[in-house]
Amino acid sequence: MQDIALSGLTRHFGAVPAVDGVTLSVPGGAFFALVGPSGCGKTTLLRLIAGLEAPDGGTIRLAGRLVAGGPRFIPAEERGLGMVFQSYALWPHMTVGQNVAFGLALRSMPRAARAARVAEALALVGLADMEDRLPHRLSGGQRQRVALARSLALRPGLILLDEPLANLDAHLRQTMLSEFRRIHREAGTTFVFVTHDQNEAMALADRVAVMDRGRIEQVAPPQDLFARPATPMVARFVGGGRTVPVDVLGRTPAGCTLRLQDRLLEVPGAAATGPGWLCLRARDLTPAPARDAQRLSARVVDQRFEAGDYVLSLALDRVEGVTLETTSPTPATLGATLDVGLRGGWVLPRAA
Ligand SMILES: Nc1ncnc2c1ncn2[C@@H]1O[C@H](COP(=O)(O)OP(=O)(O)OP(=O)(O)O)[C@@H](O)[C@H]1O
Repeated sequence: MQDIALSGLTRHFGAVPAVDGVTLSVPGGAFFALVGPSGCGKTTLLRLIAGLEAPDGGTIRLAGRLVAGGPRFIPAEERGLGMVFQSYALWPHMTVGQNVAFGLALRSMPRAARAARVAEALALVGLADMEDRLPHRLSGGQRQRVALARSLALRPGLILLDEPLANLDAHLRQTMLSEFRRIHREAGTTFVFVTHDQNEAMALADRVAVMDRGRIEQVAPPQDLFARPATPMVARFVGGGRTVPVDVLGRTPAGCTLRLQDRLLEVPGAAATGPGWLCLRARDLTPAPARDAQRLSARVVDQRFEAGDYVLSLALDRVEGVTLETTSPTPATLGATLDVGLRGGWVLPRAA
């Protein structure tokens, strides 16, 4: 179980700061996800940790050992970590067993010990009976497991995974999510993975770092990213959130009092008096009885049927350019004005 400590880590490509002063610690044994919009720098950050890129500045420590920083640069193969890529990179002419043993062979391990390691790793990923198969006779999910077994066989303290589930269809991906959780638990190794799919990150990881433009916006357990986004970017990126400009009038023990559509609302949050963002997701809103004090007035601009409910797109009255969503068991009339109740949300300060 290796912990990772990054300090002031920077990597430019020409004028582009792909990773821009990242300071981050990942505890040993964590299942840690890096997420963010395309081009935010998550793959570059993973490659820096791996030793496939050298930083321009800052330091990387793995289990306390300085592997990059100043003149020091320990190459990937000497960092004692495993890597799993979305391409799997299996040797087509080698059996499953030989593929898994390949890394061990390089370490010139005695034959019997190597065979035991291969068997152990294949059992861990649920492929104990497939040792003699060739990769082309495996499903995508099974190939993915072989790639993981190849890393696990080395018993590294840290495994880095680049979009590990990206090549699987939706059904298989669902199965592999729970398999990955089980394998992580049983292996007791630190897993750090990059994904563009935030649902995947939330389902797998116990901590998630959200990146934007080379910087870390927030590091938190998935539940906290949802309930208490630290920045407007996180509020918008996670769970299809929307941000509505509001005036924060004051603090209450439960959060903030704010004004929106000439109504006074009380919403959890920690913003000071002044301009604020009200961060909302579909589940924070509900078609409400008209007398509900915590309500907003909105016009139905679109609706779709999804997973047994109607998802309504709502344009808030007197707020330009913000469309919110809520779910309703019954359809609404397009163009109709509705009162929607506020059942949650989070308030952040807004730069004036
Ligand atoms: N080898 C490279 N040469 C030049 N620019 C690069 C290189 N690798 C990455 N970049 C740039 O650095 C920035 C971050 O790229 P990176 O691949 O780390 O982002 P990402 O978050 O993983 O994106 P995606 O989700 O699209 O894979 C981008 O602007 C990208 O164009």
